[in-house]
Amino acid sequence: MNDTDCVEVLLDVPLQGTFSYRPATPLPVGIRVRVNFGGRELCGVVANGMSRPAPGVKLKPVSEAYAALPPLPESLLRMAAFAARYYHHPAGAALFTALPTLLRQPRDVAPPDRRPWRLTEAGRLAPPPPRQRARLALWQALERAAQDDDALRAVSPQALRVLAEWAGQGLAERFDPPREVSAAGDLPALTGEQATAVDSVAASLGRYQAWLLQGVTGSGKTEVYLRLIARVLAEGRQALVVVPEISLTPQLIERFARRFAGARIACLHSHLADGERLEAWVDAWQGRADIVIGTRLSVFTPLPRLALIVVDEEHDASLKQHDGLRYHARDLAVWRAHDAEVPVLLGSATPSLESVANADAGRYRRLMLTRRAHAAARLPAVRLIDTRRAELTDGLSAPVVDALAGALSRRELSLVYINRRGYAPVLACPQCGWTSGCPHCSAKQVVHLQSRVLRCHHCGDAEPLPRACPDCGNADIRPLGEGTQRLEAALGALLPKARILRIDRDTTARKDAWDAVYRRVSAGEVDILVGTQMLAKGHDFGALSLVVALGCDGGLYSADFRAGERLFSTLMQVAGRAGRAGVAGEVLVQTQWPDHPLYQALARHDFDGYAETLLAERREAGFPPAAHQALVRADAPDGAAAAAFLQGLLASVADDPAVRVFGPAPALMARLAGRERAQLVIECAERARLHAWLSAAEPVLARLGREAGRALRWAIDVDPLEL
Ligand SMILES: Nc1ncnc2c1ncn2[C@@H]1O[C@H](COP(=O)(O)OP(=O)(O)OP(=O)(O)O)[C@@H](O)[C@H]1O
Ligand SMILES: [Zn+2]
Repeated sequence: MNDTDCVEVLLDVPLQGTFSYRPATPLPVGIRVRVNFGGRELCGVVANGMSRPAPGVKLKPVSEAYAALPPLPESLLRMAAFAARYYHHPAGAALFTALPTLLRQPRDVAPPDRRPWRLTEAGRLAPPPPRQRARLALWQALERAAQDDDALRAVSPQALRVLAEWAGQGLAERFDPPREVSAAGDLPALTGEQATAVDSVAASLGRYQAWLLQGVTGSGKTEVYLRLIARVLAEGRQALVVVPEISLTPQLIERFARRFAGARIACLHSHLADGERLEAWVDAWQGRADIVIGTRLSVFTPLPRLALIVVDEEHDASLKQHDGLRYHARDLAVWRAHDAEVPVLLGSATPSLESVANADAGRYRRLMLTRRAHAAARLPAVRLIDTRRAELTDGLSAPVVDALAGALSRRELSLVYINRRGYAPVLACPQCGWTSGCPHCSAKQVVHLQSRVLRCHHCGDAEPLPRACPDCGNADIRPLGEGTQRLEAALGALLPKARILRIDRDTTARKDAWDAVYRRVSAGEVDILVGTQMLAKGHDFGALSLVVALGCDGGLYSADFRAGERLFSTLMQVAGRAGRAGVAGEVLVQTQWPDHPLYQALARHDFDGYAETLLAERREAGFPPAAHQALVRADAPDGAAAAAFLQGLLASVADDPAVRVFGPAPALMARLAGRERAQLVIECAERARLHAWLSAAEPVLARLGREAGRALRWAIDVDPLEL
């Protein structure tokens, strides 16, 4: 090797491009290295082959090349490079987002090797002499059958040292035992629609095709995934299943594990310990895992034998990352499927308007499940309760209380949905008009009665519940409106016999909380579930017959143009929890606007009709998916600084008549955790021109950002979901 050769290294730094270093020996693409950058030792990844630096340039050496794991696969580097380009994020930072935490750090790591040991041919022919009793016992154990570390340590405490020695001499080795992967249990006979869906997607295995599986709640979408994955596993290939919520993974994993006895399922989400996550990731990468199930970050998991990608609940906003690399796991899944030449199946009862538009345009192919899978199950009847005419007790109307009492007397499970946790959304003084505003955010502090605090749900700041109005001293201050805690208390008072279980972020913070919920529900220990939209997501509570939705009207007239879409989809999903098994279901919605088209469509279970209405509105207004959108966000303690920064950007980027730029204007949440937030909204009918504008903006942003100093933070958000 010529000592003037160099490699390009990707680093986890907020700077564009790669950095050149001089390696001691030639290095393969994808290998992790340690390098010195600005006086710090950082982990880097070699981005491309050896090249020649410009003459006269002095390069730092690569400090160390890590060898405990093979180089990262090129498919992963390609995907990270695409994400960096598409989301206008530094390439190194994008790649490091895709890696498990332990692989981002400057040290050589590999997960423990848990594969079993066996004797090689040579090993079988070379039994240790009888006087080496421990060695002979080990040899005999392995002669009988392959063994894992624990079993061998039980034979001799020295086992692993001896085996390492034998491995060095070619007498023993670790190996991947062959797996018998077969679908187990009694499989339900597929409905005609399910069978069509399975056959259609199966026919596309081996090439790229995006499928939108639009199936009403309880129509058996998961069964479709399972049948397809069975085919993939039968061919010795791998499947990736992306779900929006950690709370959904245990239920799903259990269902998959029951179906595919013998298959290795790797589970990936952000609640795993670093070591666990590395192990699952490497298992998938090394082809040892057959199925990967995980939240959005799992979309990056390397899979050498990938044959199918499933994105469940593809409409869910938590598939999009809201900081750093602001990627959407669904969109990256589609890109990845294309790159790997495999089909991708996007499933939802209420697809995003983006996916509906893609299906309408023929980019995705649509599969419909219009009926519930259980022969006896029907979609629930929806009743709209006009709260302008009803008297409310703690936010509950008489028909709602009656319906809950009826379900209770029939021993049926009910669900009460309200999308606010805490006791009441605000504390107010009726005398002087004071309300519990958060000092750091443009939001109210929420009353939490049990912990006796006012807490901001945006910045987390809390203070003790005041006994009197801080402004006028009035002792008669009141919680206004209802949250889950208040409903729990009110229902307890109205229906003293009911066993009530509250489910919100406060009650499910513990890791095993969802397990307990399912245990109690299936043991028949719960009559009424009270909770937030957590309850809406894909859960199957079996015998649930009544769903009540409260406090939804805010979504009808919000400044966020997606609020209506989100409300409609949440209500369809919550309503879909009812009547899934044999019991007939009913849904009661309390509203001041019973004639609103959204509620009318809900009552008809008419997703397609209302989606068409919303799409027409978006076309009219030029909003996504009818146009492409990006934000440049800036925040600083001082609002004027954030606005001036964005103004500076506008002044330096050339106008494109096809690109509309709005702002600088305050974000919907104008103040968060003591920082003022401003943004530019950039819209264009052509994606390429939007990206050209952003590409031109990037270097300007980098320069202005340096000039503005540390107090100012900025970010580009492509296809933003929050304004
Ligand atoms: N072909 C079938 N015959 C009988 N029962 C079925 C069939 N397919 C699925 N089921 C059952 O129907 C119920 C709903 O199925 P599943 O959970 O797959 O629906 P889903 O479409 O994913 O629902 P959601 O979108 O509401 O979460 C489950 O209990 C499942 O076991
Ligand atoms: Zn706050």
